[in-house]
Amino acid sequence: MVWVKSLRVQSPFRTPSRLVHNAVQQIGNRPPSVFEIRSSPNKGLGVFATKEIPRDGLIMRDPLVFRIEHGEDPVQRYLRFTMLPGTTQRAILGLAARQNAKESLAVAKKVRVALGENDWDLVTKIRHFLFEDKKLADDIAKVVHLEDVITTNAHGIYPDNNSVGGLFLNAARINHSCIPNAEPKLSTDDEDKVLRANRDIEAGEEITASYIVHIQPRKARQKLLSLDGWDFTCKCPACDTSHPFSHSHEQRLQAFDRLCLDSDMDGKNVDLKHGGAWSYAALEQAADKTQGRIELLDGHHSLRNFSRQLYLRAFGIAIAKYRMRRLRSDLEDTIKCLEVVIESDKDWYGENHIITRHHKEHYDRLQRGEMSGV
Ligand SMILES: C[S@@+](CC[C@H](N)C(=O)[O-])C[C@H]1O[C@@H](n2cnc3c(N)ncnc32)[C@H](O)[C@@H]1O
Repeated sequence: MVWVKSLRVQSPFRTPSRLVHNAVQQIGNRPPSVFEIRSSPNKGLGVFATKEIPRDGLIMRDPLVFRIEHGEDPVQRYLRFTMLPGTTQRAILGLAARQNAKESLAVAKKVRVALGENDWDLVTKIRHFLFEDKKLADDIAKVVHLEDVITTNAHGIYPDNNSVGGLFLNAARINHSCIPNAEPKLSTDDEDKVLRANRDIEAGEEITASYIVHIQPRKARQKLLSLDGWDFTCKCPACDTSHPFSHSHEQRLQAFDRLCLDSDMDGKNVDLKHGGAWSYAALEQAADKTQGRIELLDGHHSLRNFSRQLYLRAFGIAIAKYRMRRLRSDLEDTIKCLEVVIESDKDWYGENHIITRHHKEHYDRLQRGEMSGV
């Protein structure tokens, strides 16, 4: 048993009682009130709305059941997994697993090295303690299965930078769409996965989220979904070229891409605060292009969230313009952009986060007509 203790020291649960509590809560929960999990054509299981959910409405608050640590090898991870309650282990192993034989084989090789070739002592201990001395091949298959489940289902944890991600039993059933109707809320004080609607959702509709940065044309998205470990062909309306919606959405994303390539400010390290080497006319042009990009994103519910960075950019450009000419209209633009940025700060980080507070201070100073420190 000594080795188990030392393994715990190497890779402890940060809050074991909470994780166990979460898992028990999850398993013993009443049926969720706004969604159900059922079959989704061509995609295995999926999550469906059982009643209307308004835009911004809460879809789920799903507890973390297993944390994925940085730098942990698959065997260590499996050992930690076996310390979860049996019901949670079974629920996790029942999640969808990757079908990519090549990748599974690569993991199996890694596991074999960890189990067999480097440390015979560890093999013996694992076989006796965890696997009741079954064949090594069985042991490897179990570890590989867990890795496959993790690759297919893990979600990011915000704002935790120490973990790679985590498993959430309900959120794991959410299928991908390049035009998702749900988004994770990032500013949670705890580790629950909180999802909410980014548009009104009707009863019976499938709830989808995006597994990738979907603000790119179809070809680029499909490459990510097929090669980036996801290994599936996306069947969402934006990817299905026979769907009437697919063409207009593709045009929007291509127009966005073109404006990015066109934008004079991109890729150059411009000190916007002081206008850098930019003339007022060049700043005006950059402001127009940024505005064009914002309009393209704000025009679709699934892209709106990406416009935050552009509002920040527009804010920087407006300030640079104001510094040059002190025009009231530029100051008004600055204030308008900052209002949007602060609203999204609250969403992303929360009301009291240092970034939200920092932007609010700027805002108050600008309202008072003070430019120092802005
Ligand atoms: C996190 S799981 C989602 C839940 C899964 N459908 C299930 O049955 O548990 C991810 C897997 O679902 C399938 N999937 C998700 N979104 C899809 C999509 N847009 N098109 C096709 N398959 C999809 C893929 O097999 C993918 O590896």
